[in-house]
Amino acid sequence: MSSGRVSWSGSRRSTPRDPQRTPGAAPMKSLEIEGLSKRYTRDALAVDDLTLSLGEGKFTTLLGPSGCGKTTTLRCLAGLEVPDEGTIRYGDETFVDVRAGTFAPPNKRKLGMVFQSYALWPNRTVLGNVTYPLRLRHVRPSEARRRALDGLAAVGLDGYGDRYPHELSGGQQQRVALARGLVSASGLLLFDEPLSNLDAKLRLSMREEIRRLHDEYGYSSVYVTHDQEEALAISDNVVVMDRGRVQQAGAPHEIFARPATTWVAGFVGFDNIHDIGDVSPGEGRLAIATGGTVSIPAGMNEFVPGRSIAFRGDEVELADATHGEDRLRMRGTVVTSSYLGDAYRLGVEIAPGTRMIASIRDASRMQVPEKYLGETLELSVPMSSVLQLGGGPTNATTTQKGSE
Ligand SMILES: Nc1ncnc2c1ncn2[C@@H]1O[C@H](COP(=O)(O)OP(=O)(O)OP(=O)(O)O)[C@@H](O)[C@H]1O
Repeated sequence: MSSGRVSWSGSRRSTPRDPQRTPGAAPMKSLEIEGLSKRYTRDALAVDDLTLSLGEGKFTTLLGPSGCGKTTTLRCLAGLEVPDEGTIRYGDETFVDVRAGTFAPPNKRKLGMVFQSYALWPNRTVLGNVTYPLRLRHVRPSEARRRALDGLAAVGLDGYGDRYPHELSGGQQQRVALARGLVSASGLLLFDEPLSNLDAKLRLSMREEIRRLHDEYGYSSVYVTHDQEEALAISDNVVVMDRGRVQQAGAPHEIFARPATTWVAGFVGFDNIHDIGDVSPGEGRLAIATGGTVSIPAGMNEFVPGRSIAFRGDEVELADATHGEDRLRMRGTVVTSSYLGDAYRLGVEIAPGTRMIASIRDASRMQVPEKYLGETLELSVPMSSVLQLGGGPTNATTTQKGSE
């Protein structure tokens, strides 16, 4: 998957703004990235042979841990970095073709960009900030003003045009940056961690707002974040990156429920990932390579020694007589316990060296320090929540149990 071609057609319906009312909106085009590489130092590639096809009008998020190359990819799209290899095309325009020596400077790409730091000019008014990129492109002042006022209205800042950035809250400043991105784009909008400086509540409402505006303007958006929940909530498509390469790309539910590798599974919150040892289907026993065994339904013969099982801690329950047969079961001693409000997150040792994570719902909602600690618990997980994964970060073969 890492260097293969990745393309998609997302599922969310867009309701584009009327182009007559939004002069910034242009016919939609797809963004094609082919073999993109960028090296800052001799020994490490920040972006390593990246190939992506980003569908028209889609909201695509580059998701990955710090240093995986998300921002570098975005900066190459914006023309703020010169790649060492590859091509970037947007519709019939070539932004970059390294071999042909083509490099369109940022102002020729006519895209909007929204940064984490807002990047507002402190000595310009709100209106001045929003019109500035249009003036650089020689848009007539009356037209620039009309588009800026339209953008400010779209982000809920009607009447704020004469204020200066220091007279606004952080959330309002980010809205100005968003309005500027919206009016200066002619179809392609880039976001670099735009919500990182906002508090948790504002982050939630702003991400909904960003998605609404993306739909309303009918743009194609590329969004960078390291926040898994944000990526899943806002996107049509998510590209999971690690060490400059694509690890998996797909719709949010695919990434969440069907991670292709143990690395992606770990990144999207599968807290139990264990290598499989011997399997005895007849006895319904599966050994964990690091020690201990779990029970599986008798006769189940799909599990392969050397691969891994993976499941989320919040899919684990205290075993109950009402539970059916189609479950993975295990028994162990609670060695860690943390209170989470409506659940306890437990570390349960099924053998020395093999610890399972279980988030057990607890209706009492009372914080009892170290509840469950030292107890021996019987736990079970529906087989439909247990994945079998192929192993290393570039091995994308996945065998899945159940029908998530
Ligand atoms: N200007 C630079 N000079 C040298 N190395 C750089 C430069 N910019 C980025 N890098 C390196 O390139 C790699 C990718 O960085 P990049 O900023 O693209 O990652 P990221 O995924 O956006 O990380 P973060 O989420 O922390 O912003 C990192 O190893 C980083 O240290």
